[in-house]
Amino acid sequence: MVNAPRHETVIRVRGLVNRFGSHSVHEALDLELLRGEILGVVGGSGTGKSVLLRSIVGLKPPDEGRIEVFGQELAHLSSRERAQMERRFGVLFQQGALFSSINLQENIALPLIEHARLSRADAEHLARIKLSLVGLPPQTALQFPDSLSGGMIKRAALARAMALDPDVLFLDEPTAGLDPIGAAAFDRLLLTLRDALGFSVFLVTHDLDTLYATCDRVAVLAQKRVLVADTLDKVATTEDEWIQDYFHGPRGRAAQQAVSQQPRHLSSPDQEPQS
Ligand SMILES: Nc1ncnc2c1ncn2[C@@H]1O[C@H](COP(=O)(O)OP(=O)(O)OP(=O)(O)O)[C@@H](O)[C@H]1O
Repeated sequence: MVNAPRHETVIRVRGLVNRFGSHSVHEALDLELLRGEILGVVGGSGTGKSVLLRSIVGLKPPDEGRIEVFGQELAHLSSRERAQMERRFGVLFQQGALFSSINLQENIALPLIEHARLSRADAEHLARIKLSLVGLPPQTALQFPDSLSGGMIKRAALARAMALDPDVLFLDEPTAGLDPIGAAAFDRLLLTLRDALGFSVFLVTHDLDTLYATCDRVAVLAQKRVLVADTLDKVATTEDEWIQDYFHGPRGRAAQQAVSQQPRHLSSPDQEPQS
C-alpha cells in the first residue's frame, strides 16, 4: 500500500444527535475517519448510515453534537469557509449522480467549471483524464449516461466525485445494483485509486465482499450510535447479535473465504466487461 493510514484524524464526530420530529436516529454518536483509510460503515437498514454521511458533508445539520473536519468544526465555518471545505469532499450518492441530459465529459466538467472556475475546454480536458483514471475508454466521454452499463455509470459517478481531487470520498452503496464481477472490479478500482492518490474514504455499504476486499476499518451502526469501529477481525468477534449474524452468517463466511483466496491490493484496476 503506497499511502497507508497514518492514524491522523481527518473527521471527528462527537456526541452527534440527529432527529426527524420525534424519531431519533442518532444519540451521542462518536466516530473518527483516519487519513488515508477506507472506513466501511455498516448497519441494519434504517440505522442512519446515509443520515450520518449527510450530516458530515453538511447536508443535514445535526440537532446536537460536534463534527470536526480537518480540525475545524463545521458549525463554526462561514459560508465561504464551508464552500472551501466542501471542495475537499467528493460524494457519490446512492441514487446515481449523473445528469442524464448531458454526456459524461460534461457531467464531470460541471463541478470543475462551477467550483474551480476552469474554462469549459480545460474542464473537459480534465474530465477526460478523470474518466481514464476510473478505467473508462476515451469514447465514453461523449456518451450519455443512459447508454452505459450500471458498472460504467458507477465508474463515471466516481470520476465525478473525484473531479476536484478530494481529500475525502464519501460513497453511499457504490456497488449496489452491480453483479458480483462488476462489484469486485469497482472494489479493486477504489483500492488502486486510494493507494495512488491517498484520499480517505467513508464507505456506506451492505456488501460484505466490498468490506473484506477494501476496508481498513469498519464502523457498525446500531442502537443509534457507533457500536464498534475497528479492524474487520476485531469487529467480527464483537459480541452483538446483529454483528454475529452479519459476519458469521452464510454470506459473511463466503465473503471471508473469497478474500482469503486472493491478494488484497492489486496494482491496476481490472476492467469489467463493458456491456
Ligand atoms: N429527510 C428525512 N425525513 C424524515 N426521516 C428521515 C429522513 N431521512 C432519513 N430519515 C429516517 O432516518 C432513518 C435512517 O435513514 P438512513 O437512510 O440514514 O438509513 P440507512 O442506515 O442508510 O438505511 P439503508 O441501509 O436502508 O439505506 C430512517 O428511519 C429514515 O426513515
